[in-house]
Amino acid sequence: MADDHMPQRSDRLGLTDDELALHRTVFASDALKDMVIVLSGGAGGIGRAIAWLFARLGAHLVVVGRNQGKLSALTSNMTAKGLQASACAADIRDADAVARLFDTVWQTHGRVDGLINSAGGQFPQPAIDFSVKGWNAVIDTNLNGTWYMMQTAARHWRDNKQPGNIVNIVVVTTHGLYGIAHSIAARSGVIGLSRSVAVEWAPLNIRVNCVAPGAIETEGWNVYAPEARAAYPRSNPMMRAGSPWNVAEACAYLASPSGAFVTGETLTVDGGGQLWGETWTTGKPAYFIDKDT
Ligand SMILES: CCCCCCCCC/C=C/C(=O)SCCNC(=O)CCNC(=O)[C@H](O)C(C)(C)COP(=O)(O)OP(=O)(O)OC[C@H]1O[C@@H](n2cnc3c(N)ncnc32)[C@H](O)[C@@H]1OP(=O)(O)O
Ligand SMILES: NC(=O)C1=CN([C@@H]2O[C@H](COP(=O)(O)OP(=O)(O)OC[C@H]3O[C@@H](n4cnc5c(N)ncnc54)[C@H](OP(=O)(O)O)[C@@H]3O)[C@@H](O)[C@H]2O)C=CC1
Repeated sequence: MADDHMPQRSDRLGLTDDELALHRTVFASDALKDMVIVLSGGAGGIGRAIAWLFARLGAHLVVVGRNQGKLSALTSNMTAKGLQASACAADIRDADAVARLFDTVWQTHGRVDGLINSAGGQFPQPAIDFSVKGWNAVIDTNLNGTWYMMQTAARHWRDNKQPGNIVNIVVVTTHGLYGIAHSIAARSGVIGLSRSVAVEWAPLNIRVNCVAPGAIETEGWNVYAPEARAAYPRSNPMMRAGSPWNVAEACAYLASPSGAFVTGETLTVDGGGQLWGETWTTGKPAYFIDKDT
């Protein structure tokens, strides 16, 4: 089977629910049977791919985001296909709302087996121009919000003597992504946190990993200028954007028994972008443009 390719379209970004309902997968249809998975950012471009894949593998998906309408539209489409999904609106930056979210899920299902943190984002701006409010908005969303979700999930697993599994979606922090330094700082924090608690929480039978996507075409790209977006597919040696499905299957690998001996790891899904290529979300400064080539 050839690698999948994103259909070339100019009118929209990412994959539709109809496409996600049918997308081929290498995973067995019962790989996540009866697992209850909490998925933040579940109605986003990458989140929806994770939601569909995981539900098609037998899990019940609890999708989380701030916009109830987007969540309900997704879960209606999923349940119409016979899949198990429910929606819970919450702002991950609100620690009390996160606590209520997990209380509700445990009361409803009596268990949670996995947490995928896909909620996140940033705006492109040269770091020298960040306002205090802008900096805090990105750190609060991507570092603090992710941490509230991780810690709350872990406390329930500890208190219920249940094993657990966390996958945090981050960005590539090591090379090649510029104009979003606030997000690189926040995601580096999440990667460090994950490595640290992977050890602290191993005695609780909780695994903690990250997935670092490269350029993955989703509607999240709409916050970037058209010229920046046009360059993203050329930011890696494969010279194309990845699909949300590539990220979803990486998450399935880590969240299912296939990842049973993997913890504290960051799995990079970027077409080799961390080795070759660069992404300037704010446009490449003239200083770096070699006029002789
Ligand atoms: C090798 C690897 C290859 C890798 C190649 C990868 C390429 C792609 C890179 C990554 C892609 C993705 O992640 S795409 C998917 C992610 N999705 C997104 O990023 C979209 C979501 N973004 C957001 O929602 C926002 O940016 C975020 C700040 C995070 C949260 O929003 P909030 O609603 O809390 O915040 P807002 O109220 O909008 O804004 C709060 C303040 O933030 C500042 N602010 C917000 N937007 C701003 C803007 N455009 N320019 C300046 N400042 C801004 C202002 O100070 C705002 O205050 P006021 O002045 O008072 O308003
Ligand atoms: N697409 C790409 O190229 C890349 C993406 N990533 C990262 O992957 C993750 C998913 O990206 P993608 O799906 O493309 O982005 P989207 O913007 O499509 O989805 C992000 C989702 O996060 C939710 N969200 C944002 N803030 C909050 C909050 N405070 N509380 C709860 N939910 C929130 C949003 O839902 P709502 O608005 O309803 O709250 C939205 O559905 C993000 O962390 C992103 O930065 C990393 C590298 C590359």
